[in-house]
Amino acid sequence: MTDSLDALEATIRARRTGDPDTSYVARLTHKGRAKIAQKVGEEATEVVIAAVTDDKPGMVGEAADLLFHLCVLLADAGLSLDDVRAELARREGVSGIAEKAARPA
Ligand SMILES: N=c1c2ncn([C@@H]3O[C@H](COP(=O)(O)OP(=O)(O)OP(=O)(O)O)[C@@H](O)[C@H]3O)c2ncn1[C@@H]1O[C@H](COP(=O)(O)O)[C@@H](O)[C@H]1O
Repeated sequence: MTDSLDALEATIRARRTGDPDTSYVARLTHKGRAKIAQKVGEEATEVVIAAVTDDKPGMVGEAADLLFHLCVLLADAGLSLDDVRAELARREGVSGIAEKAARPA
């Protein structure tokens, strides 16, 4: 089943090499990895600001911006949402508390 993130990922892959005059994905990709990563950081900060001010509609909008820019960054690195899903599946059932306690000193 294709969800909205899968559809977004497919669109981003298709637009990466598009026309920077008409495609934001192409324009941002053209600016390079560092600029894409900077946008992810900015959008994450905006999620944090919305969260601490309890701006729920803002959180939804900023979270969408963050996920979108994260997908652009993953695509630029040749990574996919399935790579992230696989890592989350690997962690499934492993408590974060137990995992941290088992880390080498
Ligand atoms: N989901 C999004 C999406 N979310 C946010 N944005 C854009 O992300 C940009 C973020 O705005 P900012 O002001 O933070 O960034 P900026 O204008 O680059 O400013 P600077 O940081 O460079 O100064 C805006 O232009 C938003 O419109 C998105 N642009 C595209 N998509 C999806 O990607 C698809 C392909 O888009 P295009 O590549 O533009 O065809 C679209 O159909 C959508 O599904």
